[in-house]
Amino acid sequence: MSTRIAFLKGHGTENDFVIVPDPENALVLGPAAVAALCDRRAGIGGDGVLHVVRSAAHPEAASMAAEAEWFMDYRNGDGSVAEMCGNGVRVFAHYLQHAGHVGEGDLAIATRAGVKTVHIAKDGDITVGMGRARLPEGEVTVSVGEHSWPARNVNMGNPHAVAFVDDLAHAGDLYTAPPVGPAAAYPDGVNVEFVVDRGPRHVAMRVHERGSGETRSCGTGACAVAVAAARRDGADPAVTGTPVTYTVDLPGGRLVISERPDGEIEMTGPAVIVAEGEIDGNWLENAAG
Ligand SMILES: N[C@@H](CCC[C@H](N)C(=O)O)C(=O)O
Repeated sequence: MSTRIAFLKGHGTENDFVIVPDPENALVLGPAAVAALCDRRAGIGGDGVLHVVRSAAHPEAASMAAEAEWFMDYRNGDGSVAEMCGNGVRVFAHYLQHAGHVGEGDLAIATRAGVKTVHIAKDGDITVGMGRARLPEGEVTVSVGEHSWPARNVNMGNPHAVAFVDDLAHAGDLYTAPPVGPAAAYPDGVNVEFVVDRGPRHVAMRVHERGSGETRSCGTGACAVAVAAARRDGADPAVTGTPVTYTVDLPGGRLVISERPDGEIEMTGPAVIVAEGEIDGNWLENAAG
């Protein structure tokens, strides 16, 4: 008889994930298996996989085990590994609560971008301490068709290029990754954000994610956008000494991003579990080749 592998499906502002609980890291989840799970026609469907592993059981996270019991082994929908996923951390925390591993309040989650502090509020909203943004020097340019824009290089543990545009429709269908130059600025690829203003400290964005294509939301992308908007608006909290908060609207919902004077960024938004079930182990083995 075929083995059955437990899974859940969840999303954070419609950035959707296949959640695979595997506390002892017993599963072999290679790139082809991840891509098969994320396939929206032949698999379960998702922008990525949240592989839920005890930090102590994963070689990339064992050094964080004393600080954070659980490691978010995040993979993009094409099977590639990414350093960090902001919406993923909220959904991961929500899963831990759903499974009875943690309660409301504070917890720490290990990621490839370090340990993230998370607060699960009574109303279900989840706030993640996303760490500090890095702003590498140098001009970058984003292009789509005949349009091209200067963009801000922002690193939130993973790489982003943030372009302020007149109209989100100018980003086109985003079926393919928009060219970003110079290539040397992003040796490992890049997530690209297109941003318009909606009001004072209120923006809207679309995103093309490395390894997943256009998604309905990107948490690290929203943080990168808030930082880029604050610098553009002359609102650097390190200079003014007061936190700066931006509301970021995405196709899949709203995130609130605050940057404190010490540079620490907090992201608040929802997380939802929509289903749970079992994967046919034979199917996954065959699909993964
Ligand atoms: N959707 C995520 C980001 C996932 C990783 C990204 N595609 C990358 O390759 O860096 C988020 O919510 O931050």
